[in-house]
Amino acid sequence: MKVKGQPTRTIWVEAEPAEGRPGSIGIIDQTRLPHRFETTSLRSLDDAVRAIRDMLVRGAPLIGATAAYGVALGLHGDASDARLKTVYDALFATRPTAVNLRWALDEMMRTLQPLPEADREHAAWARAAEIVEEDVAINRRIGENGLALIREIAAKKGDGEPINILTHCNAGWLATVDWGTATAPIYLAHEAGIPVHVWVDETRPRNQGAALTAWELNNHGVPHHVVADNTGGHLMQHGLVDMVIVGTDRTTANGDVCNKIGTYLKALAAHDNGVPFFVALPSPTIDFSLKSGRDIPIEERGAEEMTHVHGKTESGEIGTLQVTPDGSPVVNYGFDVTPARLVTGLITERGVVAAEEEAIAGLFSERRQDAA
Ligand SMILES: CSC[C@H]1O[C@H](OP(=O)(O)O)[C@H](O)[C@@H]1O
Repeated sequence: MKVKGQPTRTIWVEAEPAEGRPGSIGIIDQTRLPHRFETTSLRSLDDAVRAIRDMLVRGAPLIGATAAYGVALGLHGDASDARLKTVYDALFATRPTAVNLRWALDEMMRTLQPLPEADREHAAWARAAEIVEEDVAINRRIGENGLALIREIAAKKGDGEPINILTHCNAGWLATVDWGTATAPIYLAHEAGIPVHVWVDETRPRNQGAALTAWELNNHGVPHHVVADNTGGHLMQHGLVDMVIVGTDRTTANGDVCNKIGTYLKALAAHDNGVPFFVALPSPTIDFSLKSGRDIPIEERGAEEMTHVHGKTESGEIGTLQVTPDGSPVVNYGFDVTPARLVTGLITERGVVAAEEEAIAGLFSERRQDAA
């Protein structure tokens, strides 16, 4: 999407590899947002591993795209079977929950393993580039399918009334290569002149909502308010939310949705107040090998994300503050699972579908071989 009026993506090729020189991938360093817009270069497997593990890049589709290029970078100088396994294992170990990581790595292995070693590095760069473009196209289609839902609500609300959409964490273009998943319908509605307004859950502890979604919407001119995570239920009780759209890091074959911690609580509040709860779901985020969300590995991240906050001081410096007492232990679960029964619908690139096993399998019948 646009940054200071310029079309921008979260990841791009700076240079393809040449004899004796590795390629280079550019990324936005999302740990510096919202107060600093900084980019950095990935030139090795270790660079890609660090970028995913330390969340310079994050968001399920972008993790997958970065891992795909991480494989390409990792094969420079050695494209042997042993190296392929080393590269796969190093990237797979970065973060456990977003299934796009495994999906992208498996895609790369499917492409590279049958090839002679001499052809693998070039083929890896080509497949990674395809995965990037596929993500952009998928998200654009999710946007179009979600826009139809927003239009339905707009028609019921009457002219000029804002459509209030609550979202959690960042499932925006910063979580993907472009467009985002949950935000794609919002951007398309805004561009179509539909008066949308977004309630942005700050999303403790890393504040991906306050720091990333708000930054995106600011840059795109979309009206929004940042709210504390615990505000959503009150808003829904008072008729101030017309729909919820969130992203997902892994959705299982039965429609259970794993997403950033706190999503489940929003789904409960939406269910209790009759607010439609939609999940924007690109197909690489579907894990057909799992029958239930209970089997999804839930990442636990470090205590520092809970005990400290990062932000801009009065003097404009970027600083860190401790917000918990010395010695108070914390627990930092990164994700939770919303059962399919609380999901109104899944907005995929092939249409909006019920969060039910048969409906999902019917839309993506070619993925049946992945089923458990
Ligand atoms: C479109 S995937 C977005 C998804 O990823 C985020 O997790 P993280 O920032 O930890 O990578 C969050 O769960 C978003 O909903």
